Amino acid sequence: MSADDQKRQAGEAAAELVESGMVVGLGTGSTAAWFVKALAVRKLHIRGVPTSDATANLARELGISLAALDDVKAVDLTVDGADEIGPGLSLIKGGGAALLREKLVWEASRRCVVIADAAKHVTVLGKFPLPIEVVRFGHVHTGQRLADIAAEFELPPPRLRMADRGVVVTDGGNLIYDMASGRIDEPAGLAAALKAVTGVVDHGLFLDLADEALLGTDAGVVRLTP
Ligand SMILES: O=C(CO)[C@H](O)[C@H](O)COP(=O)(O)O
Repeated sequence: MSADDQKRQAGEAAAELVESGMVVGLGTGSTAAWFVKALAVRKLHIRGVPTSDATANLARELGISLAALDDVKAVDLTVDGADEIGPGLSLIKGGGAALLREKLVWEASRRCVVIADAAKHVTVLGKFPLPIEVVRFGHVHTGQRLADIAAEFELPPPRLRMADRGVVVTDGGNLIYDMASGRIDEPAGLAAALKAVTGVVDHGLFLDLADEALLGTDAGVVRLTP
């Protein structure tokens, strides 16, 4: 089975968790897109809170009613993908540069379900470079401070994320630095150090946020809890 089939399986299983009347956080990325498509097929009366402009556009095209995060008191259930799922359902997210809106929606949610293909499940976080969202003003200086932190954790300096058409800009108008590490042995310590840097808006370490994971595997969907 291809990784995309596994993503689809996980997305479809997550769509079954949704009930009419819910406010649902809609994640970003290819796995979350499978969830949004499966949710649309169910034609439930829900309101979706999108975590990116791309997801908002997809949901709108599929006829899902949308609400802004500030238009709802709380989100009943958020379903989103991840770049890595590590011990205790610690996550790296932000490969799609949507980590800030994703984290805001996750933190406003009563229940968070992460969906992924089997290869995303790892024993140690860090093979996937950790995305860090920074404000544009003075970002070269912020990048230097990030390099200092990386050195403390014996990691190489983070790199500004570029795409074919130039620097990657998030939906919020910020930039992304990616910290390649190989392994993150102290995710909580690194998360705190990154968050303390002026100019850092947030980072892609999602710790103690996921309530469960639905992994698409060749043997079917496997449910994991912290
Ligand atoms: O965090 C994300 C976007 O910011 C995505 O959920 C993550 O990158 C996984 O993407 P995909 O489902 O396409 O593998």
